[in-house]
This record gives sequence, structure tokens and C-alpha cells, in this order.
Amino acid sequence: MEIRHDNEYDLFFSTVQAAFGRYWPESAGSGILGAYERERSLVAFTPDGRPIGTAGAHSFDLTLPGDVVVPAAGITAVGVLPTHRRQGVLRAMMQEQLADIRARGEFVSTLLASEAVIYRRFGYGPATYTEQLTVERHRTAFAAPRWAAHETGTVELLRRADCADLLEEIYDRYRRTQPGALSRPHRWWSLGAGHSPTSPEPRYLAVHRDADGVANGYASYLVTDATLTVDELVATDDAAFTAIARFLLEHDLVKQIRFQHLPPGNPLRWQLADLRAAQPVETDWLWVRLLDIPRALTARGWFADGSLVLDVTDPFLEEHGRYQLTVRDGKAECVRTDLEPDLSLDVSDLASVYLGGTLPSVLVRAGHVRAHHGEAASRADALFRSDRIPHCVQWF
Ligand SMILES: CC(=O)SCCNC(=O)CCNC(=O)[C@H](O)C(C)(C)COP(=O)(O)OP(=O)(O)OC[C@H]1O[C@@H](n2cnc3c(N)ncnc32)[C@H](O)[C@@H]1OP(=O)(O)O
Repeated sequence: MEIRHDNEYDLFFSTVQAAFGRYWPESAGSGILGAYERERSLVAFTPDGRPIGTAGAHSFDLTLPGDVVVPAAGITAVGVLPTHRRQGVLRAMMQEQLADIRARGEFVSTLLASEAVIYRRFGYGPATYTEQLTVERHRTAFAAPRWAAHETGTVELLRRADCADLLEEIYDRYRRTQPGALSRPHRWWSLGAGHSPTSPEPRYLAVHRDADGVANGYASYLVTDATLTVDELVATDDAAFTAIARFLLEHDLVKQIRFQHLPPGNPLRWQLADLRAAQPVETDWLWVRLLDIPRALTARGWFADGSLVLDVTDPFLEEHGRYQLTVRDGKAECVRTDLEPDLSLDVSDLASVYLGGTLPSVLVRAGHVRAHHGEAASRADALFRSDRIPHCVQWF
């Protein structure tokens, strides 16, 4: 088998399509898939030159806790032909790809996993979660809030063709302070703004402006079979979030409103008069892989002082390191140490707690992480917490 960077777009996409057994018309080059970066695409070939596997990558910026933005790979379009599976093709591509990511100077990689059983062995761990919330239309009355600020903004419906620049600007402001959010290349907006990546119908776009006329939130949605589906609701503050949610919930001629992607911990259920009118379903979303632990841990912002010794194993890259993490005044130091560890963990578990979306103590209780004394888990919980719950709405 040979793995090489291959810029041949049609070859890459015909192989991806065959691996998934699907046909996406966008892959002809005009749709959202056209935003892929060809120079980062890997293709695996048989010795006689036939393509059998693919792994693509985007160059994103990822927001870490503390409004820190760092370069991150976004792995995508991973597939192996059904005729060549379970023979190590993905393993070989992952090895090549992680080496390439390191060589580019990126210390974190991300992906959305088609199946949760695939990527842990390669060092990825689930790091953000997302909530689908469905509300019955006849139960959308809002509770009378006691302290909420008076809403003075406006919601306007815009055509997709008229607002790509505006959405891009709102999204960019939002993602810079939202841990777990990824940048979207300009190309993505001109190709895909307001479109669902997985269905071809155009979306409607509701844009919120504050009392000064500044656009600070939007939602893209579509009504089908009496269900109003909100692909994404992006807002830079709670007033914009609430105004847009209320606008969507009050839509006529629908039986239910389904928000596909809300951040865990969002206030919407509490804003309804009937707490049970909305039933949340949570799933994992962004998976993260760390490639340089000291760099990763010193890059993010921290919100409690403290110290931990972490003994981290990385079986896939055959690496092992013991690190002392010391946080003071929001900044971390991370150095190699021989001190006794507080926690022993796999690099995929460190990735899961990295953005503050997974509690280390849950991984201890699950038996994934080993705590060496009674206080270790609660100290790690306090240390790794983020200022905001991480969330990612990007599909890639
Ligand atoms: C970021 C993304 O793009 S997500 C999309 C991933 N792609 C898909 O889901 C498309 C359909 N599936 C496929 O194309 C293939 O099954 C892949 C890419 C998931 C796996 O490719 P393969 O070449 O078969 O994987 P490979 O043989 O290298 O397997 C490596 C290990 O992962 C395991 N593994 C791989 N895929 C799976 C799976 N779907 N379920 C369970 N285990 C799996 C293998 O058993 C093997 O385990 P081992 O190391 O203990 O022996």
C-alpha cells in the first residue's frame, strides 16, 4: 500500500463516495464539499495504483477556554473501500496524517466521528457535546422572567444570497469567545452559508439586531412536514439567543420546532412556562486529539489555581510522558517531572477533558482514568473547568 498527498479532486471524491456508498452531487465542486483543502488530502493506493482510502483535512482555528484561538486540523472525508476494510488502511492513513499535522506545527487535531468506536485508538476523545431540543408548538409559551433584560432588538428575515457576509461576520465574533468553536473559511460562506451540508433545500435566515442595529445572532431553518428544523442558532449574547428562539417558537402552521444544535447548559428549557415541553437529546460532537501536551496545556486559559501531575500514555504514537501542570492567575506551566502522579490517563482522555466539556471525575468513575489518591479527581475537576461550556456547531 502507498499513501500520498493527492490533489486530484475527482479521484479523491469518487473514492470517498464509494467508501460511504453514497453520491453527493456537491462533490462535483460547487457545494460545501468544495471547501476542502486539496493539498491536505491523503489517498491510499494498492501496489498496482488503485485508490482504496481517503483522509482529508481542513486548516481551522479552534477556540480554547479563555478566548484563546489556536490553529487546529479538522479531519474529514475519511473512508476505506468496503473491499479493503479491516486490513489496516485507516491505521496507516492516521499515522501519516498525525505526522503531517505535527510537521505543520499544529498541536491539536479535531474531527466529527461517524461512529464512536473508531477514533479513541488513534488518541481522539469526545470533547464537546451538543443538544437537540424538540418543542411542541402548543407548549411554547414563555415563562414570565423575573430578572431578564427587556428585549429591545429586532429579528429580520433575509435571503441567503443577501446575507453571506453578514452571517460570516456574526459567526466570526461568536466563535472567538466560544470554546470548542471552529473558524469557517471565507470560501465556506460563499459556497455554503445558510445551507445544510446534508440536504439540498435552501434555508431561511433570521437575523437579530440589538437596539443599536448591530447584528448579533442568526438562525437558519426550514419547515418540512409541519416541523420547523433549526440547523444552527448562533448568538453572541443571551438576549439575541432568546429573541431568536422566541421568534422560531412562535412560527405558525408547525407542530413542533426542532433545534438541532444547542449548547449544553443553554437556558431555553428554563425560559418556557412548561419545563417538560422541551425534551433534550445530547450527543458527542467535536473529537479532539492532542499532539504536544505541554503546548496544549499552556495554550488554554485557566480559571482556578492548582497543580496536578499527569501520567499520560499515547499507545498509538508509542509515547509516554509525566507532566506537572501548575496554574497560577489564569496561566499554566507544564513541565516533565518524575514526581508521583495524581492521575494516570490515556491521551484520548486528556483530550476529552481539555476544553472543559467532560469532567475528569466522570472518567475516573468510568474506570478510564486512574486517580492515585482521594482528592485527585475533584482537584482535576476544579482545574479543567472552562469559563463557558464548550460547543461546536460546525459540520465538516
Ligand atoms: C472524520 C470522518 O471522516 S468520520 C468517517 C469515517 N468513515 C466511515 O464511517 C465510512 C465507512 N467506514 C469506513 O470507510 C471504514 O470502515 C473505516 C475508515 C471507518 C475504517 O477503515 P479500516 O481500514 O477498515 O480500519 P483499520 O483496518 O485500519 O482498523 C484499525 C482498527 O480500528 C478498528 N475499526 C475500524 N473501523 C471500525 C468500525 N467501524 N467499528 C469498529 N472498529 C473499527 C479495526 O477493527 C482495527 O482495530 P484493531 O487496531 O484493534 O485491529
